[in-house]
Amino acid sequence: MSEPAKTIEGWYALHDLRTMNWAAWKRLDSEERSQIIDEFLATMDQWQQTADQREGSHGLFTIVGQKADFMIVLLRPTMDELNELENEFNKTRFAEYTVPAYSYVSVVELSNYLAADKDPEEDPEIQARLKPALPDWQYICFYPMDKRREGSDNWYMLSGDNRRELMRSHGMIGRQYAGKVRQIITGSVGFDDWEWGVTLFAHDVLQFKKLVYEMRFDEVSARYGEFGSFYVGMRLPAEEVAKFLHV
Ligand code: VOV
Repeated sequence: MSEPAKTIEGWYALHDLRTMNWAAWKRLDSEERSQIIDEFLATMDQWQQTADQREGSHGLFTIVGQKADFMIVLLRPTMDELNELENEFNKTRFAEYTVPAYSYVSVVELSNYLAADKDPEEDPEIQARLKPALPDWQYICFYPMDKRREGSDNWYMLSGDNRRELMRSHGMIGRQYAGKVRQIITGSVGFDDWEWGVTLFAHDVLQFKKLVYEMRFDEVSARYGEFGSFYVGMRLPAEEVAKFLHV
């Protein structure tokens, strides 16, 4: 058996993708719509209070294309809190006008492929990566992925040294995108249908394509990467929610 990589985990993540039922939303009178918007903004305000206390992070994004209209990303120290927030949101009147499109449950994960022998509990940089404040960069890209387990292309049968070498090359490509693309890798083995969630942030949406394309030529992705659906979109700050929902 090859030695499993050691992982350390941080905050739990829920990616909640919804489609708007615009027809039903339009049937409301404008006063009712604005009450519902205020109620949703109050919910976002609570999320913000948690973020201000560094006890979680969240983001709201509009999604381009027909897969969804918006995505809520929530990070919390426990999965229980995520479930509570999800249930709370589902009970709001706003949620009645949304249709679930996709969701993803995972936990922020760092592996020891490239790690020095730092104590993760003591290292502020590692702590910040395990409990990340979502960057307020304009664009987001989210997709789930697996490492292949097929015939001779089985990631999980490779030796630790072999995997470490491949991950080094992966990290080198990623590093060239410093300042352009930020990544949050969340592990989801045992939690959801794929093994990882990949959440990327950029100032320029084109950098997602550049990075993901470049990685396709790198062995970790070329030989071992399998990918789910891609969701791309942009930040929807609280100040712009009313405009987004204006009909
Ligand atoms: C934005 C750039 C970027 C950078 C700098 C970067 C670096 C790194 C490092 C240093 C490490 C290993 C240590 C750790 O931190 O865990 C990883 C780990 C990982 N990555 Fe990565 N990755 C990036 C970006 C990046 C992308 C765009 C993807 C998607 C792949 C693609 O083809 O679409 C990805 C995937 C992953 C995964 C699934 C893992 C976990 C693999 C495992 O088997 O455990 N990643 N990654």
